[in-house]
Amino acid sequence: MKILTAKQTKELDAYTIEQDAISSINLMERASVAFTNWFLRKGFSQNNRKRPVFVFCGLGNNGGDGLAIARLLLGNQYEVTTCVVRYAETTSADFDQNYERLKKKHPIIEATEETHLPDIPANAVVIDALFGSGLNRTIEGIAAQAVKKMNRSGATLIAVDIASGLLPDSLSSGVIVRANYTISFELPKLALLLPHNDKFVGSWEAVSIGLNQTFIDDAPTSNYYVNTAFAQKIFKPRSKFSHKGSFGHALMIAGSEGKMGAAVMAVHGGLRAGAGLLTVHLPTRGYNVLQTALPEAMVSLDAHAQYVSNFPSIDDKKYSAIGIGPGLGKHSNTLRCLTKLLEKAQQPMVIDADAINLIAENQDKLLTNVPEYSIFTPHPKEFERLVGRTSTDYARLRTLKAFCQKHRVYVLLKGAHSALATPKGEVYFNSTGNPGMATAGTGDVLTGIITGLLSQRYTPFEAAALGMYVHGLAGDFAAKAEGQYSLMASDIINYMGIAFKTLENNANHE
Ligand SMILES: NC(=O)C1=CN([C@@H]2O[C@H](COP(=O)(O)OP(=O)(O)OC[C@H]3O[C@@H](n4cnc5c(N)ncnc54)[C@H](OP(=O)(O)O)[C@@H]3O)[C@@H](O)[C@H]2O)[C@@H](O)CC1
Ligand SMILES: [K+]
Repeated sequence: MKILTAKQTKELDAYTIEQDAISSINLMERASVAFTNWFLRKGFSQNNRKRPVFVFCGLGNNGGDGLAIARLLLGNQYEVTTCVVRYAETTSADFDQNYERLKKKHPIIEATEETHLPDIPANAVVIDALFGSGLNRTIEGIAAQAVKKMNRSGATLIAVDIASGLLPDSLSSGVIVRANYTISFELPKLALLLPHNDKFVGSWEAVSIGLNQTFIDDAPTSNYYVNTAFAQKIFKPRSKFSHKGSFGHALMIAGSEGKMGAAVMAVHGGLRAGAGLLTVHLPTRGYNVLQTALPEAMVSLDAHAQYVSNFPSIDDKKYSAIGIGPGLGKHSNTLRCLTKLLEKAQQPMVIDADAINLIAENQDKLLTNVPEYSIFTPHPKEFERLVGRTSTDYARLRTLKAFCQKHRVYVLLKGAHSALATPKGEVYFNSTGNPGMATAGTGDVLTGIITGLLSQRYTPFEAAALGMYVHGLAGDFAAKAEGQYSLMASDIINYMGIAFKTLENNANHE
């Protein structure tokens, strides 16, 4: 799914009106119906009674949506209070039409100063329709006072299209509605996916309003959202004529004294992702634990007991994928080993954890030898070690894209919406996953999954994107069954089968 800019969305809006024989006011009605349907599905009742609804409207089309939504909710027997916040003189044409339609059946509060703003009880549901994608500067005056009043109310806040004050695709400042829910029209907006905006976005959904698909397909963008349909396209169901040789042979180099569990997690992830064969290379002291935990894996033992100091021959292209990093440690001999491996390796590798840290600490020597199209899987701290500190989410995105373009690698930056950047400078945001997954070992599992997929001849992009999606989906299934609180990395592994099965089932239906 594409993520478009506010400017492109405006063009898309106009194109749809022109090409699809729909008037602007009817498109606004479609958007308002889509929002209201979502609202009605949620219900928002308390003790079997509908909660009071307060709608705050601006003067443009976002405000117009608010007025239409107020009318639709009145029709559904909600008790609605509507307030138009008069921060300027001019109004949009579709705002005017919806204003007239609502005014016929319902009093509208006009707020030009703070005392006009209605008091909001804490059990209310507030619909924020002050500003949408047309916001282009900091909110001030009466509109700012309305935002502050909404934020102070303790009520449930729902943003129409986007929280007022939040710019759709650049850094925001000033007062911003702290929405509990955001209902974005048609496509997600970049701002919804960035960690620092979490408190303004809440949980969000994109609802379709039937905007022109041809325009969307042709629109240039470098930002994408990896949803189910996207993962589905990448996923390759197995043929009945396949055998274990068809799914490649992965090599995982991992583990050090005290961190052998990370190797176990990574190997387990790789096997569950369907690697035909998987050899783990680890220090001798990890042998018993690995073979006891995972008899399905083959083991290549290091020359050293406590850390990795060498690696098996990769000359004959025996391994269809190589992953390195989980629990690796940073011993000087491990560094020497990694240096040699990078010199020798001819194929894209999956590089995680201490392998990233070692590369970050020795960039001049190591970075140029990383094979093209390799996949780094850092968490934000590891990424910072690699590229330095950035002050905002937008600056971090720019740095992420530039790093991938410069070094011709993929970077999967882990987080709430993990971001996979490509050598072309594109970013793919993940749709799956939950806060319960921010716990020990989940990253090792992800590295294993991606290595396992890479070994089966998925391209590096496909392996990283599908791996990221499936990892999050398995985590979501685990959280649904067991809750987020005590979720562990091994729960993710346990639900990987179900996660793949959902992709498989859907693929069979197509
Ligand atoms: N996309 C679609 O297909 C559909 C979109 N729809 C809806 O339309 C919404 C976009 O509407 P919109 O373009 O009228 O802009 P909106 O956000 O209402 O702002 C109004 C005006 O306020 C101004 N302004 C800006 N910042 C300001 C500030 N800080 N303080 C004061 N004024 C400020 C600025 O005008 P300016 O003053 O710059 O001339 C701006 O034009 C969109 O979010 C969605 O809800 C659906 O109805 C149908 C399908
Ligand atoms: K809004």
